[in-house]
Amino acid sequence: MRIVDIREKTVSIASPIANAYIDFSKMTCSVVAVITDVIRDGKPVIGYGFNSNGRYGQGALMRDRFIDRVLEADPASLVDEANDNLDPFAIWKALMSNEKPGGHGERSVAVGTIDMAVWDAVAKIAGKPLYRLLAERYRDGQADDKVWVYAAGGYYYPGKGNEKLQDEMRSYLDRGYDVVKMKIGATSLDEDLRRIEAVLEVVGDGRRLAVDANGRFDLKTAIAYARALKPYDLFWYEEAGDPLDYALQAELAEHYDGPMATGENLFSHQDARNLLRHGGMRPDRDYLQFDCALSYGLVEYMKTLEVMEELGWSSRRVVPHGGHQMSLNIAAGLKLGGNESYPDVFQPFGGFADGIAVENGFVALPDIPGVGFEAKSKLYALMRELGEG
Ligand SMILES: O=C([O-])CC(=O)C(=O)O
Ligand SMILES: [Mg+2]
Repeated sequence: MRIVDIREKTVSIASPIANAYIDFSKMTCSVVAVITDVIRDGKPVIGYGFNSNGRYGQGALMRDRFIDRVLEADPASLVDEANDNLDPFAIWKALMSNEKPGGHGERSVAVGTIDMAVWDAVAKIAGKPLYRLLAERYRDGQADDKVWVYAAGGYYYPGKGNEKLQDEMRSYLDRGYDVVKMKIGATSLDEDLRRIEAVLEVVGDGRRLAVDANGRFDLKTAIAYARALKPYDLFWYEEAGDPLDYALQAELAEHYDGPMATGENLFSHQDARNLLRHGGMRPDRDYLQFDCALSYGLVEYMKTLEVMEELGWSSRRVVPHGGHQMSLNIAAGLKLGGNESYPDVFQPFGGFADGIAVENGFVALPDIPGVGFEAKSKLYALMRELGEG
């Protein structure tokens, strides 16, 4: 059993949307295919992955060093004999050979994307949905049969007034979501409060609305927003300041009792540990948003979950960033608290399996081997072109 090829391509996920920090007019994403010599249903098993969104494609890093490390490794060293499968931990070790500690960043995205494709292949070789394989191997065998998801959107958009914002949020509720998220921080506080109030008219209750500042604020602005947001009793206040400014996050907690969320721009279990040690995050109410595709993949995510446990955090406090099916599998299989969803943006990567509707804020997963990409036809068409083309 061996990996015979790893292919990658960069695709555009450009759109006119903007958050408080960046616009997405030139946003790209890497897609990866891991081609094996294992035959299932008469065809070689191919695992697929992509790098979530927001950090651009990482094809150059993959081509420069990561792909060859796997292809040049002794194939026998990458096999999990006990399970008669590929060994994602050994493959991860090969990917990370000759990499110094620290230096997290774009490297963690390149590795995370390949790791996603490896796990897709492993679950396909085992003939099971990934969430079931994860629950069987690493938990009590019981995966959650549905996952809580919230609808993320509410971007700044040229010419988009509050009525359009309200229409967007209404359409998420119509599609079965219970909680929605909108961007803040790209305009004045007063203007953002008008936008928030417009959305609250639609969702009815602050507990159904999360806001995301995408790391835009200095401490003074973060606190000014905290004071203004407090009366709304929001679902969460996300990424107020720079993702690595743990002192800011800790100080902000002194000024904001409500739930806060951060972590999408942390890239390793060491980063996560620093956040939990120094960021003043509160295990009884705050949320962690680590995204495996941006942070060295699921092999690393398991270390992050161990760090959380050591520091007194339940895995149910994690609601990953990225709105992808990989995190949905991890949420169901390793018992996280939920997952982000992009019902409309970042297509065809956003959203989950075709034909599985969100109901009362929960979504089920398809019962097919792997991550489930084959059940999302527009995404699979793009992946298949890379893997089989
Ligand atoms: O706008 C983005 O970069 C995405 C983001 O922060 C989120 O989904 O939480
Ligand atoms: Mg965010």
